[in-house]
Amino acid sequence: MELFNKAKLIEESDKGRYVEATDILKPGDSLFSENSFASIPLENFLYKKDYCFNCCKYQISTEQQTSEQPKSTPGFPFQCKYGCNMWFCSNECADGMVHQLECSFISKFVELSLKHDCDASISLLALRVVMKNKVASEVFEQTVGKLTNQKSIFIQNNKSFLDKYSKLFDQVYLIVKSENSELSSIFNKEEYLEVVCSIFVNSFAGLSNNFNRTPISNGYFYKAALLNHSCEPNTFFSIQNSTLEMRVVKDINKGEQIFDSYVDLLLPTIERQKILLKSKNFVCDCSRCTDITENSRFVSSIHCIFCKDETNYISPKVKYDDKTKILKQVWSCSKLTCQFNKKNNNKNNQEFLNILSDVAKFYDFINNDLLFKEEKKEEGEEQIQPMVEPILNRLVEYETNILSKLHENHHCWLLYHLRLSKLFERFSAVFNSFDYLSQSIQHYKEIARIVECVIKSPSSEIIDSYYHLARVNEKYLLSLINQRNNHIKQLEKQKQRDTTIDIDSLNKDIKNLLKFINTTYKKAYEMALICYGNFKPKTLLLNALVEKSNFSSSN
Ligand SMILES: C[S@@+](CC[C@H](N)C(=O)[O-])C[C@H]1O[C@@H](n2cnc3c(N)ncnc32)[C@H](O)[C@@H]1O
Repeated sequence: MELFNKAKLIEESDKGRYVEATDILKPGDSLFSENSFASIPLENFLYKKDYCFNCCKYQISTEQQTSEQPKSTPGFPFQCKYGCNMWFCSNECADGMVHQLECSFISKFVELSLKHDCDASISLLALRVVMKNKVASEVFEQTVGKLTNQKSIFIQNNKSFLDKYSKLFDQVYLIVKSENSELSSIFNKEEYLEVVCSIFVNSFAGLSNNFNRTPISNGYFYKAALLNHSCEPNTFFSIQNSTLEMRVVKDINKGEQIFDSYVDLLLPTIERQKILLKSKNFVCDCSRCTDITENSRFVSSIHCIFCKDETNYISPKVKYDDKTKILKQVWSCSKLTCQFNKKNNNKNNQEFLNILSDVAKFYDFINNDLLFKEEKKEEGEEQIQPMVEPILNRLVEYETNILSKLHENHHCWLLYHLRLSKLFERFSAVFNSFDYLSQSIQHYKEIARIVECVIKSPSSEIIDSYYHLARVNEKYLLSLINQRNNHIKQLEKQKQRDTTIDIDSLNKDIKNLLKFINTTYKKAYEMALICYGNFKPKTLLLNALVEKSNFSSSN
């Protein structure tokens, strides 16, 4: 039987395996849908009552999907009766043969993963794959067993990663052997480590269905793992529970290679390359990675320090040194005749080096500053009040001293807008402030602009950024309506009928805003139709929001 509809798997001695279209494919076409060989919730969700430990289904109400503050849910009713304390969505998931085999190892793998700095969800997924291979060896051999595991390359390039899992296995094995010698003969270290490597190279993260894009599960899929990566992908995958669907997002001609993306496409080239090299063992040479402006994205570009012209940027080309196994950046100005390109400025120009060091400091600030940490979410006015002024002052400082020197699409700008959109939204709720809400909207607008510039084809990032932009504008709309209603009440009290101009202009603002909300939800919905198809929760929800805002704007 054919593996794919309208595509075929090709194997060449120099290029390895890849998938090619056998027909014309259009955005929105579903390439395939498949169940995972095995899936597991990510570390943070392992013992949670509302995440099924077997199929990764999670309980989330429609209410929660629209709200940014998840409410508590009752959780799944089935807890493991064999001893591991994990939660399951059904009896079928709780009582499966594979779980019975893995159950007594689970707590040991979790505890020792922590000790050996291993990812508990990878170590448990490997355990599950090994156990499933015992009960479904034929399926294993015909599918995921055929995937590349690249263990020898990991030994060569990233041995410390393999050593951690090797030590973890040794310790679990010793404990198990002392408790029950028969169990220890079920699997061996070689087999376990090969599966760990294969999971590293081939597994796919599933994201939550709400608009926070939280990674929640890790799945091991066969067909999807046959696709190569590009930072200009022509497909998009989404995972619901343990099912993955691969959909076309760009026109694909017959004979063209089909690519998905293994990394966060909002990251600059050097960051994407580092991840691909470390976890997938290759250097990406797609058109985005090899062009210094990243095909006009400018995610790493800084204003040229020599050119008078504001439109010239210094951008990096990422190069891989085969001998040292290190990725480095070589910078040049987009204007060929610029002085920056003539001298040895990459190493010696202090102004340029200071900008690079400021950018590094900014990343550090954004990633580590307590002001942005999630724990601060619950605080009320008294706690936030003293924080507002210093936060704003610091941000103005960063904006003038660092960010103003970078292209408006620079990754630092994106992080800046992401943090500030949420921060101002929180301030606006705590202080009931119109001004903070409108500042928050400006940052959400910039996020949507950058995300659309950087990921040029339909993607969950664009869908979600439009959704958030429309959502905060809905909040603003409510405030405007309240303002108008209060105005009307006051006017009626004072019986002043001649000052209706104010109300007219408010009504006009309300109408325009409604139109904007409607078109923004519509854009998100149209992209969701391509990425998720008709019947996925996100598409259905966006459709409902479009209809609601359409109805309101026509009234
Ligand atoms: C999920 S597999 C993809 C299928 C793989 N080509 C195979 O033969 O099984 C991932 C591996 O494929 C190779 N690969 C994927 N995309 C690549 C690309 N753009 N350039 C070079 N190698 C790539 C890398 O070796 C990577 O570790």
